[in-house]
Amino acid sequence: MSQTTTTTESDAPASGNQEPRMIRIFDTTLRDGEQSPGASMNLAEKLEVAQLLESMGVDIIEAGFPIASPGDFEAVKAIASTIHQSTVCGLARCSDKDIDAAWEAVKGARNSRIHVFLATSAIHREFKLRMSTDEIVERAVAGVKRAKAYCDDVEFSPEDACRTEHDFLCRVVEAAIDAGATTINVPDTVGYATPSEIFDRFTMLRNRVPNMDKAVLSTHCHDDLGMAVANSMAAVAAGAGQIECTINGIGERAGNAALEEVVMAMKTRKDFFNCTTRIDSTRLVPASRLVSKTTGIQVQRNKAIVGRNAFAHESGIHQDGMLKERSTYEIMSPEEVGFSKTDLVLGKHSGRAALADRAKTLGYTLTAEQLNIVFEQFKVLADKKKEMYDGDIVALVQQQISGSVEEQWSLVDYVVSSGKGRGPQVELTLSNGDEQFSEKVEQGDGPIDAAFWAVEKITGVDVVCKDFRVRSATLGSDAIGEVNLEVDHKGRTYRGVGSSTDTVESTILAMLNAINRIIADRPKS
Ligand SMILES: CC(=O)SCCNC(=O)CCNC(=O)[C@H](O)C(C)(C)COP(=O)(O)OP(=O)(O)OC[C@H]1O[C@@H](n2cnc3c(N)ncnc32)[C@H](O)[C@@H]1OP(=O)(O)O
Ligand SMILES: CC(C)C(=O)C(=O)O
Repeated sequence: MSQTTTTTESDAPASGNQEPRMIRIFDTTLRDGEQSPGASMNLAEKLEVAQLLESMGVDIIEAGFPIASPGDFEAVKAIASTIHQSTVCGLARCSDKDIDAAWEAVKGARNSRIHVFLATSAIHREFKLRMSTDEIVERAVAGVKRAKAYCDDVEFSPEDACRTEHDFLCRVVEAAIDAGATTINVPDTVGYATPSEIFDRFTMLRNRVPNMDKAVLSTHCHDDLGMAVANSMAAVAAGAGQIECTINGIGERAGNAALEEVVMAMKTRKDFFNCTTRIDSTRLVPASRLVSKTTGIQVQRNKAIVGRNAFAHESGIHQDGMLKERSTYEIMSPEEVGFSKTDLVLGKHSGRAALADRAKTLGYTLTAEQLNIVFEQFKVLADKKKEMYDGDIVALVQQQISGSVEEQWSLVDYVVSSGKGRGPQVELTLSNGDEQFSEKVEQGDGPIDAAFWAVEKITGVDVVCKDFRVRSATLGSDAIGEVNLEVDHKGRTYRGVGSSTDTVESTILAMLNAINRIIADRPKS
């Protein structure tokens, strides 16, 4: 016979002057989470997830619904024999064969729990179960008693509790506790309730069910209206001592309350909830990544706590604030949840402070003047690209540093066309001082070759190309192409660098960079 903690330390309502209440985290990633379409996990994957859940401090792992399939049964059994710290729980309907299978599967665990459920709402009673209220109470009591004969730790869930009439819900809950249930879970099965309704319902149960203090009150919220986490926290504020949740919030339909969000809500707003958990929050990101990899369900970038953008700042005003004092825009630290650091993402909304900071990290200290020039080019490039990578910054800064020769010739505009069976055509306009010069060139092996000819024709500087390299300076399909070239002019070698999201433009810029060097090298008359 196994036991989990049965103290009721978590049942008292939150109060500013009391010790923080310990809230039990009941993870159902492997049961309700696996009910997400397409999220099925094999035995090895479930074991890996269970081990991670245990190592991060989850109190109860709902490992599966053993009657569902032989595979589910074997997985729960294997988890039960592997997990030693967390309680291992198996789900069962109020039916003998379900409860027997659940016990067979979880009995090998050091701490086992059987979770029996039966819907109580009028809709479920009438249309799904086709049972009267008396039959529901009878079946619930019989289910809890059968489970209790196997295991001290029995959880009972009146499914669809949040749409159940108050009087009837109180009646079922009281009967289930009398029959031996040690945890009463009050699910918002269809994600219909609002936070204030949840608060009132939990308060009502605490006030009206006479034996409520003999069981831990638990919350299990679905996210159909996007309120699962808010509802779970409202339940905690009303005295719930256990939260049922899943990693990344996966689960039936729109999913369940996300474990990482409820844990961090309690940690970050301890001042408000006065609650704590046993979860090692630095494992939240690794857990999120493992579950995402295992189920194939990607985490949205803006997902709270574990999404890629959760600690990423792109706006200049925010980045400036962050560089001055991180608490201006961060209420948690990325390290606290398992990210290595805050990400100041450079993009079209960034400002000089963040650009200078990144350049410095990349090894370049820019003068105020250089920074202004790079910043202008950065904004032009950022308008073309979705994201700026370090390579983009290096390319821009290098161009500024190596391009600090006086610019005689600069690019105004170009139009290029080429195609199968058609020679390349380049129309190029360059400026020199206040004047502009245009040429149309229809020669060369391709558009890049034609661009070379056009630059030579306008500037009147003949060069022989000795080396020409294009490399992707950045990642992504909108990456910068950097052209590095070496040209020979009258027996001397000159280098040119140009970068743009368009390779022809990079080539023209690199050519002009080399030609401006050649001109700068000429003896002044
Ligand atoms: C809110 C929740 O998330 S509950 C958990 C939901 N998860 C799952 O259903 C996943 C696993 N389920 C399964 O593999 C299958 O549904 C099984 C093996 C459990 C049952 O399969 P079947 O025997 O073919 O039944 P089926 O799924 O078609 O219908 C469910 C039956 O259980 C009954 N039932 C539903 N809930 C309960 C309950 N808590 N206690 C007793 N009976 C119940 C239904 O009334 C229905 O009975 P009926 O066939 O007499 O009308
Ligand atoms: C089995 C119960 C707890 C459930 O998953 C629900 O009601 O959503």
